[in-house]
Amino acid sequence: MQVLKFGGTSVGTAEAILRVIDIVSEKISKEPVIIVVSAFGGTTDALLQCGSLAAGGNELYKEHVGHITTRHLDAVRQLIPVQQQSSMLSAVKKLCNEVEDLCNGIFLLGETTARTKDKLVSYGELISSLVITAAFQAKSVPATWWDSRKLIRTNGEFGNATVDFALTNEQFSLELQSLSTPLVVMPGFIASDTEGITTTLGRGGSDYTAAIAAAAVKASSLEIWTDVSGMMTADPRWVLNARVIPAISYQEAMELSHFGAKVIYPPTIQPVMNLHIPVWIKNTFAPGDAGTVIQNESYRNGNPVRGISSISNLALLSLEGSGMVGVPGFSRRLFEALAAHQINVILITQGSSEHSICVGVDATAADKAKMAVDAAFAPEISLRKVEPLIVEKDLSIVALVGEQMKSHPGISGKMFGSLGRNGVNVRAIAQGSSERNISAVIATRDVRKAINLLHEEFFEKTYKQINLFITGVGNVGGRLLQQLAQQQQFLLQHMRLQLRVVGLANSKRYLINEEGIDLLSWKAAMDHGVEGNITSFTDDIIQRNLRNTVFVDVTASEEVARAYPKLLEKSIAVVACNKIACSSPYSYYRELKNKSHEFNTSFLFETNVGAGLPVIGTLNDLLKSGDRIHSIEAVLSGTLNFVFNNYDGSRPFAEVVRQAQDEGYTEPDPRLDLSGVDVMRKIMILARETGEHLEMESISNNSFLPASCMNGSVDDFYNEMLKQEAHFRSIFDAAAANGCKLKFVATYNEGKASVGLQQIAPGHDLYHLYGKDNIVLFKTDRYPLQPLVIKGAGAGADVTASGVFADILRATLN
Ligand SMILES: NC(=O)C1=CN([C@@H]2O[C@H](COP(=O)(O)OP(=O)(O)OC[C@H]3O[C@@H](n4cnc5c(N)ncnc54)[C@H](OP(=O)(O)O)[C@@H]3O)[C@@H](O)[C@H]2O)C=CC1
Ligand SMILES: N[C@@H](CC=O)C(=O)O
Repeated sequence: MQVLKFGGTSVGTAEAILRVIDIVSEKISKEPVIIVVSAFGGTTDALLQCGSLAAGGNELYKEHVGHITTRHLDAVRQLIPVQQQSSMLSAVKKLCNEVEDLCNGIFLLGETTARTKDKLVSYGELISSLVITAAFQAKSVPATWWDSRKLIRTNGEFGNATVDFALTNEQFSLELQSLSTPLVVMPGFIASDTEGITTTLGRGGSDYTAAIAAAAVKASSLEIWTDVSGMMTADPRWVLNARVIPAISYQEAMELSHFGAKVIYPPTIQPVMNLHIPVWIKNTFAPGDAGTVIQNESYRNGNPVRGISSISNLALLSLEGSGMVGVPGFSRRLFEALAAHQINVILITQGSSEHSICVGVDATAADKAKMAVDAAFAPEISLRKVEPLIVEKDLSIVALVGEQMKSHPGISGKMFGSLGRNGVNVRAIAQGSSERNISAVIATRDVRKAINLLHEEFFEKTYKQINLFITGVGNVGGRLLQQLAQQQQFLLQHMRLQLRVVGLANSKRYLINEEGIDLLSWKAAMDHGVEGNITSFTDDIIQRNLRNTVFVDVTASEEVARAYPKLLEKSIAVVACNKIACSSPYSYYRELKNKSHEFNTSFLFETNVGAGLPVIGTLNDLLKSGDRIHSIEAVLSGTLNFVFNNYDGSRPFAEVVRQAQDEGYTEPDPRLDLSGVDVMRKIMILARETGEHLEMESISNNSFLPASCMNGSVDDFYNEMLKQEAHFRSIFDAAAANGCKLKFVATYNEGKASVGLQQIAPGHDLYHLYGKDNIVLFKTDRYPLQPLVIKGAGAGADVTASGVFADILRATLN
């Protein structure tokens, strides 16, 4: 014999019931079947509402009873041919009249009891099971209706009665003896106590009814037919890539259902588990789907984690105090105080110091718990041996479930590492010695992020999703977006990275799309972005709380550089080609570095020196491996190198500078390049990376630019350079007369840095440096005579964007 249970949505309409008839008809051709049905979807709530309206003296309950009646009569009319309808129509009408009578009674009394409520809601399953039995019979499927109230015997705890299995099993055996049809239909959820008074088995209790029946008749299997295709690896409303678990053990299923996986009512497993009856979760609306089988063994598929679940609305209660250490009985008194007020403890942790004990309870019980515990420990609290109970709310539990976790080291390491890297603060941890469940208590606002992270870590070997927020979509930012668009598929296939640009901002507006902005049409989409500034953009980023988030600064804005701390504090990685942060006062540079360590996230700015050249990375590799820097000599301005490589007096100096700007080598404000400030910033950043506390004021700048060029606007700057052409020409001629080239050189030696224009003679390391190239020469303990040389294009949108891209990838691998 098989037992099948159909839930409220599976029997919610006449059409759905016809589908149930098809499914069951096929089954009974093979073996006899008991089906357990819920009330038509929504009926239980509707009945409860009638009761509370009536209890509140509101006559609207009559109208609601009317709707319930009409719905069921309509179902009879749709499912049963006209000539056979009358007896079922009058049976339904009679039961609905009883509902109304009951509500009339409640209305007169002005109150409901748990017992009356059980009676009231029982009509949902009673009517549905009778209508469905008649529907089978109308389709010529012989079916017997069994009254669950006569079969399932419970105590008198209305609303959540406890089953007397011995008596129940006996009743089933008796009933089976006289069974003459291949099909039995039973109402779920309802039962009765020893005096025959109607009781219920708790919300969701129809699953339980089916399990009780399956155990009583020793069914070959129990099938729970619902509106999803099985138990999922995580809640699909939160995790897009959640998938059906093909097979799961009883223990794992109990853990997952306890932790909020709504597919199965938690107590359902118990009756069938001892008899090793397999339980299938199947989808009434997609009967061809394989579903999930819940069975005795935990199957091995190489993944020790079977699913991820969560419980929301948790409060953490901490009892702390020096007076607790080594004194037996504190835990007992705590739990007794909670139990005396019917407060269910969901999670317990206690540090081995015994200085505190911490329990998780439903947040709705937190205030009651505080009063109870503070009262229980009043003597110790008054003596300051114990602190008043500390209550923290807005918390949730996320849990990994899997029987094989116990034999796999490193699962919790991976779990907490992944949460930590993403700024999810773990408030408490619990892992039973069965190691079937690892639970972490976190802020409720982090749950979606945490579940997605854990799902990615344990189930999505296919890819890791990276959420990018890019500020600055000009010369370099625009090119970065092109490169990202071009590489997206490659990264997915070869690095299993799904790089999604989720946010874009310029100085006036920003655009956010959590599904990922289309990188081929971002410009048009930006026009429809919201008006905002860096504060609103970064607030929005933080509020969204997405996992694996990288903020990319491709502006030259101080305001944007000031936003990094609040992002790093949320463990959001920062990648910047904007040099302002690292060349601000040393204290700010240090603060950012410290925050990146403290919050375990990346702060990367390789492109601050040498654009796409690996300058900072190389320097750090040398230092980390124990080398010591003696000196740095470098040409660090792509713009100035380009200008002096292309200026020979045949066209105005200003025109060559303009060309450098047009080709994208200069800063947004080219005066920073021509004045040498950009180079000062770069050599200072390199010196700081070696550990030197250098400030801009202590760098000497032998500038070649007449001071008058720095007055006024950028247009004024170009005009003034035209006027100063003779000055530039004379510098060039002097160098040429010596057979030298002009190079704007930065040096760092013995803690001192300087920048300035120099005549470089043939044979010098810096002489053969063409186009917009940069060169950096490191002399170190290991490179004392011949320096380590890094050379190549040091400016331009393409190379800079690729350097930023590389930093983004580094940040994602953190
Ligand atoms: N060019 C190169 O070779 C290299 C450049 N860099 C650095 O790259 C950075 C970008 O340079 P580049 O692309 O040429 O600059 P652009 O002027 O072309 O683009 C700057 C972008 O930043 C945006 N922006 C400016 N202020 C803000 C703000 N407060 N909030 C949000 N967005 C803002 C601008 O928006 P809007 O249009 O609205 O003003 C624009 O989209 C600079 O810091 C530069 O030092 C680093 C290494 C090499
Ligand atoms: N404007 C800069 C670009 C890179 O930082 C330069 O010219 O070097």
